[in-house]
Amino acid sequence: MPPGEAQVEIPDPDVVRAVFGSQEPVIRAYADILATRGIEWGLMGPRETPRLWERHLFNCAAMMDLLPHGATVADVGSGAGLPGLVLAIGRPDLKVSLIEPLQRRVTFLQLAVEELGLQDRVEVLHGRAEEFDPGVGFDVVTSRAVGALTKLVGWCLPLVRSGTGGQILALKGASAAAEVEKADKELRKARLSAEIVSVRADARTEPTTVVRLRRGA
Ligand SMILES: C[S@@+](CC[C@H](N)C(=O)[O-])C[C@H]1O[C@@H](n2cnc3c(N)ncnc32)[C@H](O)[C@@H]1O
Repeated sequence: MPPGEAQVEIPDPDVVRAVFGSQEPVIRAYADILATRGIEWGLMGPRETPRLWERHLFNCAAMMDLLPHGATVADVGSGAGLPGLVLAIGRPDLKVSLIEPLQRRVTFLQLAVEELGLQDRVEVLHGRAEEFDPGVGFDVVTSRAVGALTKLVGWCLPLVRSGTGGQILALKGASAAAEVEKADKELRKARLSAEIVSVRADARTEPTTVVRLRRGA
């Protein structure tokens, strides 16, 4: 399907307003970028646009309430900016670093950050998560559709600041419980406690499941 013919989901405006409040114009601008350049550059399949809001934007926004006020956030394997850009848009109190190893995706993210006017508090880091020296570390490390928990623990944990309060939030959907069980050895070794949380952006949007990992287990 040529990009121009892609059908874009039209979301309920009341829901968009309820979830994103005053940031509604910014999330709508990001949705446009995903549905145009995202498809042209091959970061989004044309089949994704009819479910862009429900499957991607609201799905990622469901994590928003799990993040502490003013947190520093690293989004590992950000791709086209999911969930990192959605969180940055919906929560203007956050400072967000988007970590992505593929150059094409990094360029896409840099353009999007600039066009959305987020450059004061969103940076794009080019590389694999395990290549970065996080310095003091991030309050929260997020990830969606990047790898199984068995691998994510090793990639994300070094990025989380030490001490209490630091956490990893992995958007997992239906596989959450099975993945936690499978990663039991890695979680014990890293002394991480796992909690499975069901969240939704709004009562009118689909629920999704997040695995929350915290130090000190
Ligand atoms: C399936 S895409 C998911 C993108 C986005 N998170 C989403 O939900 O649409 C996986 C992304 O993870 C990135 N990735 C894979 N291994 C990685 C690693 N070790 N560190 C950081 N990013 C990684 C890939 O380049 C790709 O952009």
